[in-house]
Amino acid sequence: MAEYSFVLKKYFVASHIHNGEDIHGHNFYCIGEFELDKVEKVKKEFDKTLKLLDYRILNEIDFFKEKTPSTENIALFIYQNLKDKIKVKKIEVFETVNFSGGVK
Ligand SMILES: Nc1nc2c(c(=O)[nH]1)N=C([C@H](O)[C@H](O)COP(=O)(O)OP(=O)(O)OP(=O)(O)O)CN2
Repeated sequence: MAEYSFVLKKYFVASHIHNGEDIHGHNFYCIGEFELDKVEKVKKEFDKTLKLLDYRILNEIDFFKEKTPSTENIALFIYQNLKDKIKVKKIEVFETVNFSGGVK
């Protein structure tokens, strides 16, 4: 049976230390897929969550003191921040055009 969903996409800028590399920044790109809901409400919550990461050194955020700020853990942070407010199907975070990690 067909299932409706919709997708939001947004950039955020942040730096991180992970994978044995020195601190470096990225224009991260996040794609969120959501179950049908009021689009304005989902946009508001998605923007609010990504603002928690924008212009931050990710390793300084409490969540990333326990988990390295890899793409899949950044996606997990976004997912966990949203899941009690809106119905999230999938979060994918791109670090470069060729590489992303996600959760669903
Ligand atoms: N479990 C994870 N492992 C790795 C992650 C990650 O997010 N989770 N990330 C990386 C790299 O930072 C990521 O692969 C980007 O690598 P980079 O060489 O900077 O960029 P590209 O892959 O786009 O470059 P190519 O030239 O296409 O290889 C590693 N491990």
